[in-house]
Amino acid sequence: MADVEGFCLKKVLVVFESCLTEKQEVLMDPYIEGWKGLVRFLNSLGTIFSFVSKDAVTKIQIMENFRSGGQQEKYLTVQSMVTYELASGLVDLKNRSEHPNSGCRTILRLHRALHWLQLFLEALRTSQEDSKTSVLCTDSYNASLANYHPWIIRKAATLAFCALPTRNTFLENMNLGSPEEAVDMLGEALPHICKVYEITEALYAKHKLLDLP
Ligand SMILES: CCCCCCCC/C=C\CCCCCCCC(=O)N[C@@H](COP(=O)(O)O)[C@H](O)/C=C/CCCCCCCCCCCCC
Repeated sequence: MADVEGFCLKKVLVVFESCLTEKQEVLMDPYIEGWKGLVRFLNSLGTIFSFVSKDAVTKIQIMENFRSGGQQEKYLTVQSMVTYELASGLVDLKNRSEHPNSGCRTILRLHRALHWLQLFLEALRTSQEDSKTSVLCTDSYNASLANYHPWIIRKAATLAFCALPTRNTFLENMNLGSPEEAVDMLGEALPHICKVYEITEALYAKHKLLDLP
């Protein structure tokens, strides 16, 4: 496994806690920041995951551009983005054509990946010491993101998962202390990730945005 010295996953996971406002809205900046931290960790797992991190970086970049562009205040939260893009006709609802990279469809892709992350971290947290990380990752992927990916991506992803280190090495590389301490930290962080996921899911369901092309 590549060197992950200086990297602390706790900081990354805690960022998701700061995504939620008092009104239970999802702030875009910490959401993007959380994904950037996860991609840093992913890059440390080796070049075999480059195709995944490239796609995540492209999506992060799209959202960063919205946050620094002329309509940046409309992208302050996921809620304000949905309201703005729908009211302005900026979302391709049926086919990807005029607005191929809307904020709504880009966040939807990251949102689906957040579901995978949630399942994977929960599996890591609750699994036995001798469980295979590759199996935990494949199962979490098949129960979430894989449903939206074509065969070739599913194949590449499941092949890459075989390169994942053992559960304890993986937990140690998260720099959260011993594997037991890492498991405790996951238990603390996961509810915040779940909450962000649930709020976004309910928002997208309400606006019928869960199948954006
Ligand atoms: C305690 C451990 C922490 C785990 C840290 C995991 C770090 C994960 C970091 C990033 C996750 C990747 C996010 C991937 C976003 C994928 C979005 C997506 O579905 N894109 C596809 C659809 O996009 P459009 O074509 O519609 O624009 C796109 O086709 C995908 C291409 C690349 C392949 C994506 C495979 C996803 C596998 C996710 C598992 C990552 C493996 C991590 C291993 C720990």
